[in-house]
Amino acid sequence: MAVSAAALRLFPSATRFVVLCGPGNNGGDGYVAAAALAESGASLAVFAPGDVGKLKGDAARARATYAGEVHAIETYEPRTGDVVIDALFGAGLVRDLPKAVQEAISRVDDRCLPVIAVDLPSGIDGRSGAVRGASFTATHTVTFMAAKPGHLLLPGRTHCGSLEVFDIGIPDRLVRSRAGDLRINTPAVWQQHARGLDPATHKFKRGHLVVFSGPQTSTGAARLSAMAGLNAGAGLVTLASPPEALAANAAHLTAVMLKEIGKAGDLAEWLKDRRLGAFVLGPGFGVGKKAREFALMLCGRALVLDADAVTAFMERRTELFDRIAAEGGQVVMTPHEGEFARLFPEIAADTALSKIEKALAAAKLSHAVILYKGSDTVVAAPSGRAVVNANAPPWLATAGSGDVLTGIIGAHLAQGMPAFEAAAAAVWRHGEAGMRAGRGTTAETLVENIAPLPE
Ligand SMILES: NC(=O)C1=CN([C@@H]2O[C@H](COP(=O)(O)OP(=O)(O)OC[C@H]3O[C@@H](n4cnc5c(N)ncnc54)[C@H](O)[C@@H]3O)[C@@H](O)[C@H]2O)[C@@H](O)CC1
Ligand SMILES: Nc1ncnc2c1ncn2[C@@H]1O[C@H](COP(=O)(O)OP(=O)(O)O)[C@@H](O)[C@H]1O
Ligand SMILES: [K+]
Repeated sequence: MAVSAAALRLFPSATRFVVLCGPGNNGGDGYVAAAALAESGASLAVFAPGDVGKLKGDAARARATYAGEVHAIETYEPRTGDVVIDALFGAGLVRDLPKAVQEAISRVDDRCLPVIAVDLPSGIDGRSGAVRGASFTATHTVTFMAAKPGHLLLPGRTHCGSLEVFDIGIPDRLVRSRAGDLRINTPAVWQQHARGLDPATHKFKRGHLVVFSGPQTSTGAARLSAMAGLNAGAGLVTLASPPEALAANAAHLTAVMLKEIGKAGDLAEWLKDRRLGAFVLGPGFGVGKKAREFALMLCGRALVLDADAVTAFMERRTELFDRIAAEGGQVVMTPHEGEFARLFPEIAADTALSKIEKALAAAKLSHAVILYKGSDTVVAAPSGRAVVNANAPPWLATAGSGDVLTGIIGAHLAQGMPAFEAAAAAVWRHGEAGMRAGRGTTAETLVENIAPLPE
């Protein structure tokens, strides 16, 4: 009923609704939608692959509700004015689409006909978002009870069009038990950790964030993180700079403080100050021994390892992972696809795993919260919790945007948020900042558009 209502609402001037019904319950949904459309008086045709007489159970019962004829899918000739309702395969898809279905998709694509997908565009794997052989690209998708990973993960998301989640009455406790520890990244996931400001607060209570600067010619990335950290709500931010970069940094900083930290010895001394609440290491820092030394010294604190600090452990990851496990700090790592493949090559190469499963495997192995970036960013914790983000506009793909994200995570950690919530909330705020900043955004305008944490 929801599918037929969407079809009539979205395409009131369709000359014909073409319902394509598959061999299982997704096809069953299609027959029910076809019966409803027929009752509404719409012009209609139904096509199916294989032998409709072989339908079983619910799907056979659903077939019986539609009184009209069912034609072989091979005979479907798309016409201008057709609106296709794709009820071929949904949650039960287990291998590449059959040839007759792939050919029908290609005929519909050639005519650029609008498609409404039932549950998932046929061909999209609901668990991973992968395309199995071919897939419809829908204008609108009607799914039931909850969005599935394949609606959010790439490339699935780009095939769904607008997504409608329709409540068909399955009790929430059952939906939740199936979802396990996986959620869409919304404020509900982390809001209880986003406390409002106490009138009696002071800057140290709001958290002191430290960002490490790179050498003289690569200081900008760390400054972006530092500015983002301050705008995101850290009470104080200090840029820790090697001596040769002090002048370059000083020339560009006002509210952010500057401290000379050259060697590991300087850092060890400074770390005695327990008010230093959180640390960001990596943006523009340089890949090498110093990055590893500093990272290992910080594993017991609240720490974001980004960019160069992730790459620096490419061939020595065990040292890092063991230290994180031993020291038990709040550690977040923020790899993009390239960095992820450098640190977790065997996980990245496993094509059977979805992006969510990859992030979870990496979190387990590293004992850190993994924020696996992209337009479908996944945040995963060693405990098995994960969120998929869905509010990031594509113009976040701009140089320095990741450095801004890192700074926001740092601010959350400095304020005492646990690593998983700090990372998830930061990804969400980064997406919101991108929306506020608009299409032409640069990393600088992104920083200016970080809105207060919703309370
Ligand atoms: N409680 C439920 O299970 C509900 C299911 N519903 C619908 O039922 C769908 C799932 O139904 P099914 O589990 O029957 O699965 P599908 O209808 O998605 O697939 C049907 C069957 O096709 C076969 N198949 C899978 N991949 C194939 C391929 N590449 N080539 C040829 N055959 C293939 C499999 O045996 C599979 O069971 C959902 O997507 C949704 O549309 C909804 O009606 C809501 C309630
Ligand atoms: N197409 C996209 N849609 C939405 N967000 C994106 C897209 N591409 C990249 N991003 C986001 O932009 C940021 C880029 O970070 P990163 O790759 O580290 O770049 P940089 O090193 O230049 O800062 C990440 O948060 C990533 O999730
Ligand atoms: K479908």
